Amino acid sequence: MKERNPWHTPLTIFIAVVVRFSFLCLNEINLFFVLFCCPQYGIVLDAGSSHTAMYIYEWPAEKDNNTGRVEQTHSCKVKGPGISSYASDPKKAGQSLQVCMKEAERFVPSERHEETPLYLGATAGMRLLNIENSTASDQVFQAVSESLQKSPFSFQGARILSGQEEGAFGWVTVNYLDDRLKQVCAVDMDCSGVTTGALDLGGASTQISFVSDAFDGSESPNNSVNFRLYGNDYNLYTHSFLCYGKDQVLRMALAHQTKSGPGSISDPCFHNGYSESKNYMTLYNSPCVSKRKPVSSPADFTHVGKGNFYQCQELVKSVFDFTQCKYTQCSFNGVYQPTLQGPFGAFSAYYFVMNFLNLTDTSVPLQSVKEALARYCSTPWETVRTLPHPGIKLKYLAEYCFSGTYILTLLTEGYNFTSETFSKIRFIKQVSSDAGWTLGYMLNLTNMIPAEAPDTPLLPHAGYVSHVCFLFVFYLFGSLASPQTCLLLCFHGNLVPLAIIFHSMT
Ligand SMILES: O=c1[nH]cnc2c1ncn2[C@@H]1O[C@H](COP(=O)(O)OP(=O)(O)O)[C@@H](O)[C@H]1O
Ligand SMILES: [Ca+2]
Repeated sequence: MKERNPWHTPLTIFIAVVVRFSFLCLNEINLFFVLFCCPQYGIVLDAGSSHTAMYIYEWPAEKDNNTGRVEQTHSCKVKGPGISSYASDPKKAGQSLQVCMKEAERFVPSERHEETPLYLGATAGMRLLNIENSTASDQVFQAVSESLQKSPFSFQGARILSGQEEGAFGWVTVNYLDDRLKQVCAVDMDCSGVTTGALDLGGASTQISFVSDAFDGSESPNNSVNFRLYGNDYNLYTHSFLCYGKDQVLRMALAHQTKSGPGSISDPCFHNGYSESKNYMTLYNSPCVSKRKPVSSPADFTHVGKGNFYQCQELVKSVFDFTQCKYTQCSFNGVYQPTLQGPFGAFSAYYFVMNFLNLTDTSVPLQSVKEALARYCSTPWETVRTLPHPGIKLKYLAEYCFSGTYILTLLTEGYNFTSETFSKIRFIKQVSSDAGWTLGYMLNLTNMIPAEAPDTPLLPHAGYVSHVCFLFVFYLFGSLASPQTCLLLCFHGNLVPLAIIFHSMT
């Protein structure tokens, strides 16, 4: 006769079942917390040529694959100019970040500070400073790094992004926000049609990035970036034009008008009645124009506006070189560009300017957009200046005619958008998070976008609740039925040590 197992008593079975339920509960509570509580954070500082902005991102702390949605929860604009403007006093560049960093300490829960990665990426302003004076650029980085190391976050370094990275991460952001990346693509199917191109206009550089059927990277490998995201391969065309941000193009346009060193210029890109004294040294103090400085000129010149869009357009065209192209086709300055494809999201200064001018509706024909801008440019400065524009700096106000003209000229003459393709552009500021390279940069550095599509989708809330209820009932009835079923259920769970306790019962 089989000897009775001494562990096989109602009390031990009861204890085992209770212990099993406790572990099950802990497991489920853990899953619950992972899904709905205790999010993770990441901080990115965008050190642009005109200013620095800090973005805080938040996402659910998910266990196995990083598929949780990343959202921007807070942003902070650093007071003062971009870090490249502190070349003569680098310490101040570090100090300038402190107010926003203190703000970050309040927005990220203190228990998460230590594990929150903090990145600083600098763009074209620092690229230009690095060309002009690499020692000064190093000193600025030293100062900002020292300042950020003092924060309680996990500082991961400050560096200059290449133009290619800036363009590519802007594209990742736009497509992540549009939810374009997770679309399932059959084997051998071309997924390029389903992504959105990215147009980023900064103060010192501008980027264009898109996926095109006509582009395989062979004609111009420098413009090619390959991604594998969620199981899809993307061959991205991207180019960054240094000096073609709107502030540097304004310098180039002024340099064009002042090349003979006159005491006064009559500028079609500024409103009639506008008149300001400007300094030659300040104007030519940038590698984008420094070589063109007139040999003899007075210290200052008077910048007078005459408000003529069509003449302004001609002036702006003079900053582009359309004479050389060694490829099958080019945008400008001899840079290869494949045929435009797909919808485009235009952000940063594209949005600020077109939004101010009330020209973000691209279903309006391009010709009408130009006519509206021509009317705006011919408005006298006195009228523009005195109209109520709450919170808009006078400097921006004076420049919107120029900036709008530059945007339309860059898009149509530079990138070859036609009346038809212009309607495929969306001017965007935000789609739950700000459009810009920062989100894409952080997604990449935290490995948040897997190369392969996740096997199982994240349980939605309703799915999670029904999962817990089902398991509870299943375990309860199963365990009551027999100790053997209870053992099986232990193996089904992930608690092997508990299964060992049951071993002696069988
Ligand atoms: O409210 C606004 N109106 C017009 N332009 C703006 C406004 N806010 C920012 N900008 C412009 O957007 C551009 C942002 O460029 P950023 O500082 O990112 O330079 P980068 O990307 O070339 O390094 C600058 O030209 C800045 O003047
Ligand atoms: Ca920028």
